[in-house]
Order: sequence, then structure tokens, then C-alpha cells
Amino acid sequence: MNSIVEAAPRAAMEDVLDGLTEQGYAVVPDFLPESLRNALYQQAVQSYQSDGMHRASIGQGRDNQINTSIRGDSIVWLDGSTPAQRDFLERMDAYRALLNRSLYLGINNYEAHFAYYPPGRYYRTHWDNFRGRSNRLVTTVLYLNPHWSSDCGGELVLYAEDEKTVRETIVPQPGMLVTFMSAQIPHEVRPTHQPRVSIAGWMRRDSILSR
Ligand SMILES: O=C(O)CCC(=O)C(=O)O
Ligand SMILES: [Fe+2]
Repeated sequence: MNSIVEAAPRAAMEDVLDGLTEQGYAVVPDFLPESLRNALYQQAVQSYQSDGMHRASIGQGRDNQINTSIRGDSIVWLDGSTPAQRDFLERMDAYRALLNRSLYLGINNYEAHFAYYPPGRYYRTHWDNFRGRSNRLVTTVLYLNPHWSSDCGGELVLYAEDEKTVRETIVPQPGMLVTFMSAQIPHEVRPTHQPRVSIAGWMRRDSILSR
């Protein structure tokens, strides 16, 4: 398998583990080979254009709502129905196993959706796991656009826990993977000027009873 988990220098993986333990996040520039990134990109765009995605919502349970002024992407969950999705999910499973072995996280589930932000859309500052109240432990974001530059907008901004101090501003790059601890890093997606395509995912530790 050609991914950082198997093929890249051990040093790259150690940087990821150090980043996650010491600052709560890590960035890998070329996580996916070009051909796989492109296949996933085509599927996401095709899905959006054929109305296969739905507007993402915020909140849980009875508070669940669509609110474009907070979150403007459309999504569809990966279901492993294509070879490219299965390849991606296998790589994430190897990555999950590595995080479990090295950081003892006990992750036993991974869920991921394609996300499509049309021009002008954004996702305001939020937590993926506010005060550790959900079973999401680790967030992954994989960027699928073939080209991106700083004037395209759509940066991912990682904040300190005060939700104000900027820790890192990340310009999405083709095939780049951002990983962060879901309960440690508030973050936002700045308004995008180009259609912005990605896969956002969460590694979870579900109790045996709820699985
Ligand atoms: O697309 C990104 O860079 C982050 C997306 C995100 O924060 C989310 O879907 O919860
Ligand atoms: Fe998020």
C-alpha cells in the first residue's frame, strides 16, 4: 500500500505522532497518490452535480438544523461503493491502526463524508467534539481539488482553545491530509472563492454496546 502508513519514511510518521501529541494536530502534504485523489475528486464533483449530496446540518438530535450562515457545505457519506472509496478507507484503516498502536487511542470506527463548498460558502469556528462530549477522537480532512492557491480562499484555520488565537492557517493542497484531536482544536473554514472539495472524517471510540 502506497501511503505514509506503509511507504513513506518512518520520520514522516514520527512527525505526525509528535504533532498530534505535542500540539494536537499534524499536516501531511501528499497523503494520497495523484490517481486516487483524482478518482475521489471526480466522484465528489459528479455526486454534487447530480444532486447526490445534501446540505450539511449542525447540532445533534432535536437541535439538528441547516444553517447556511454557520455552515455552507453539501455532503454525502462514503459507503465504500467504489474501488477508490475502498482504497481510501483501507488507507485510513491502516492509519487508524497506527494511531491506536502508537497513541493508545482505542479508536474502533471511522466515518467520512465528501464535502463540497460552493464559492462564497464557509464553516464558522466550531469544535468537532465540544468539551469531549462525543465519541469523535480524531478529525481527518483530505483535500481533493487538483489545483489550489492562496487566492482561492477556503483556508482551514486552527485555533487555540480560546477560539481566537490562530495556531495555523492551512491552504488546502491536492492530496494533503490534516489530522487533529477533535476535542482540542476549534477551527473554521474561511469563505472559499472556488468550489472546494474534500473528505472530512472522524475516528471514533464507540462503546461496544452501541456498535
Ligand atoms: O474542510 C475543512 O477544512 C474542515 C471541515 C470541518 O471542519 C468539518 O467538516 O467539521
Ligand atoms: Fe470541523
